[in-house]
Amino acid sequence: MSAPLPDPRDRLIVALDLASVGAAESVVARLGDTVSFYKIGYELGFAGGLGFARELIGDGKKVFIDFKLHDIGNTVARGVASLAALGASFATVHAYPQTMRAAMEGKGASPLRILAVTVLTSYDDADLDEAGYRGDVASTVARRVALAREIGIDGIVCAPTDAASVRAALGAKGAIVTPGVRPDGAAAGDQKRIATPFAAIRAGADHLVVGRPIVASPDPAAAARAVQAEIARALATS
Ligand SMILES: O=C(O)c1cc(=O)[nH]c(=O)n1[C@@H]1O[C@H](COP(=O)(O)O)[C@@H](O)[C@H]1O
Repeated sequence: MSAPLPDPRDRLIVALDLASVGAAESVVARLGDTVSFYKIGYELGFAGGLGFARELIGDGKKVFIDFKLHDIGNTVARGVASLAALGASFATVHAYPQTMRAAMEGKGASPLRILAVTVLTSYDDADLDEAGYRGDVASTVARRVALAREIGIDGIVCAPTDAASVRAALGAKGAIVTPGVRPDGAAAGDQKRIATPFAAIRAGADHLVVGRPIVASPDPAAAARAVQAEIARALATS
């Protein structure tokens, strides 16, 4: 059976990569009802962001905690249990078998969905080679998705340029979440494997993670609405 389709508004996840809770509160206030799903990673998480996550959840928003866990199984399972108790909707782990198994065990019966990060969107073949991996990006992503599927992971984080092959390998069950999304003309920054919101959805992504093109925009709400309009256009032509 395939996973239920996400609510259209939940397809855009805004990465609150900001240095303080005050800065995050101000962006969230400007985005208002436009955005329903937020991601909190290292920068905000290590600056009081977990308390802010609780507030967002209390206000009816969905929260993705992105700490990309990778440690011994016991530590991962217990960390994930704490994220489940927080009420997070998504959490990331690196796509190593012990780590993925521990995370799936740690979430217990909670609705938290565990996403396995395959190969970071800032990596290309040369970066993997430099880090000592034998395979290129495509073969490493394929291997990790196969392992994740075997373990029964809830979802995959991958580049939008990998989404079509990931969907084919993952099957219909399992969410595909793609960062590395750049509207036409937006600066890539440190991202190497990117696509537009339209292309990412057409390639099979369920959720798009967008940070700087929205939070660093002079008008974050207009930037978010533009991404949502592209998502809607891509869904209408799928
Ligand atoms: O797990 C993630 O969300 C993630 C995985 C990945 O491969 N690449 C990636 O960029 N991300 C996150 O997605 C967000 C992208 O932000 P922008 O590049 O500003 O849109 C950041 O918060 C990253 O931490």
